Amino acid sequence: MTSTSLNLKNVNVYLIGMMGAGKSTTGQLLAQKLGYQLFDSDTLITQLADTSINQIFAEQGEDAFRKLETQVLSELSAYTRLVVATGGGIVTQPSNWSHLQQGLVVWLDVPLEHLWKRIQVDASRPLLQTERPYETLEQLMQQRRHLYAQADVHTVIKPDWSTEQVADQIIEGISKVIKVEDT
Ligand SMILES: Nc1ncnc2c1ncn2[C@@H]1O[C@H](COP(=O)(O)OP(=O)(O)O)[C@@H](O)[C@H]1O
Ligand SMILES: O=C(O)C1=C[C@@H](OP(=O)(O)O)[C@@H](O)[C@H](O)C1
Repeated sequence: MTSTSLNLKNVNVYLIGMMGAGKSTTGQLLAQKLGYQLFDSDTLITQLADTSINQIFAEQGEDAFRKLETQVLSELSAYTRLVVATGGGIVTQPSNWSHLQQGLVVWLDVPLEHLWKRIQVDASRPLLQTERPYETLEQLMQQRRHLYAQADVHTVIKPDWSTEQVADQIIEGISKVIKVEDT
């Protein structure tokens, strides 16, 4: 399926969801399928700050990170035809929603156990540097679920789905929302 058959009207697609949900990985393929460009907000933040996400959290704290995240999102929202793989916490800042809602927001909803398996492969995420990282992940998910639920499209991801299947499910979800808007 291409952008012409989807008639996305050039709006940006914002992928939201917990860390490890596959926003960056799926975003790449989704962008290709839509004929869009992919941007990863974490990558842009590291370029802007000229240091790693972990260093920003360690040296400047989470608040400073959130300000950079909002700045990057605000700059991206001036463009069109982007898939934006956001950071898991972007939904926590109410002011970010004014940018997100200019586009289509897609929630990649991955069950906790499955998220945990993926995250353990790369244990570097700063918010999980706690004594009980699984419990921290669970708490973050509980705190954020109602925020992710504000998305236009909710894609519940089965553990055995390939990136291709996830991207196709997102496109199917978007096509339903667009049809509803057109009627
Ligand atoms: N559909 C998938 N099937 C299996 N592994 C996946 C899938 N999507 C992402 N992953 C893996 O999960 C991890 C987290 O993915 P990533 O795209 O970095 O998540 P996010 O950007 O949401 O934090 C990576 O190791 C990635 O290879
Ligand atoms: O959930 C969060 O608050 C965060 C998620 C991370 O992005 P990913 O969702 O891409 O891992 C990154 O922005 C930072 O570590 C904070």
